[in-house]
Amino acid sequence: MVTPVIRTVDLRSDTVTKPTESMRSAMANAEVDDDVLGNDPTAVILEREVAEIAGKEAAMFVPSGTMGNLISVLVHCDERGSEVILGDDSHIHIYENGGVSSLGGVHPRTVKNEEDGTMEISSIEAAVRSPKGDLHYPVTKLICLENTQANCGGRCLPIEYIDKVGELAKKHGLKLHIDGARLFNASVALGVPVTRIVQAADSVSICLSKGIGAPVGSVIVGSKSFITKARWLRKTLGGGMRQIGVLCAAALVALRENVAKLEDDHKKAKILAEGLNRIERLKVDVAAVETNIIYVDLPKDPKFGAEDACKSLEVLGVFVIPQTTFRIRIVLHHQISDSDLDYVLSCFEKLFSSVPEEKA
Ligand SMILES: Cc1ncc(COP(=O)(O)O)c(C=O)c1O
Ligand SMILES: C[C@@H](O)[C@H](N)C(=O)O
Repeated sequence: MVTPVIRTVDLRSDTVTKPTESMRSAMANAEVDDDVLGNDPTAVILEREVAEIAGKEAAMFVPSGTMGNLISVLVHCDERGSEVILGDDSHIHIYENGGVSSLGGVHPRTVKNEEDGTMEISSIEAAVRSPKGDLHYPVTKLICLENTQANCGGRCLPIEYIDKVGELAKKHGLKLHIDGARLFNASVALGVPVTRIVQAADSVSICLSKGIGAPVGSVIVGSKSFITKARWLRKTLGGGMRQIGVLCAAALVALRENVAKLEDDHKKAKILAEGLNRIERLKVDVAAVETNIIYVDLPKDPKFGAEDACKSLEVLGVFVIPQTTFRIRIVLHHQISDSDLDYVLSCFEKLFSSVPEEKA
């Protein structure tokens, strides 16, 4: 008999949140204008607010974090044969369809991401091409960091580390971009203002549609000259949109109402991680849960791996995604309640508290 689904708990990502009533009201009443022919008034307010939050001269709304990263890399790597140094487990390298290469002609030079989300600084420096310009080599233009580092489990990069990478970039005449899809999570978890975290960066892409729960969009920040070039590239990529105030109005609500909720997301992640780790057949590195992402390591049973477990959890109404063959990713967000946590734990206990019956 199939267990009836008692509730639905969506932990696939922090991108799954639905607009709140206050967001929908703001969207309905947003003041708008054509942002290609001029400036949408609500977009101007949002861009000014995010530029101030990041301590940068200017900002620009983009439809997605993927486009924000792509535009930023392309602005910095504006010569044919440019090379970008980035993490081998970074979102730009793993999940953005190789856009920096396929659309931008930029060559990626990966450096190993350590478990804590950083890349060894000595390895970054070793990856910088000689400025003497050997005929064989591309020209290094940019270093990209990611904070928090999603594929390392939402780990926060320490400020001192980011500053050191910034010094390295300057030493070699390079630019520094930070993929800040979950920058607000890092700021809350570290207890450090966003301005201080990104102080060394020449550009940052900040997602509004992740932990702070806006329905759509990101904002890139940098110098006025950077944003001028970025605005041109956004149009080239088809990202110039018209009355975007409808989206920016929801993003402003997210900024003003939801950053404060991130600390609770992190607390829930810790509680859930501890509960899952108490289930004998599961393993969670609880200390590594710094923000809203949890990795659950399953028994290495070829008959019941992460894909199978996700399917079984889905039948119970719990939605998570496989990270690797025997690892599940869980992402907390502000629309997960305490009772949802209890239900999720009970579902994992149902699946893993005893050795699974031999499949027929
Ligand atoms: C670290 C990171 N960077 C960038 C992105 C891309 O954002 P978007 O999905 O809005 O393109 C994501 C995920 O969505 C992400 O997790
Ligand atoms: C999967 C990835 O692209 C997305 N950024 C997420 O973390 O859900």
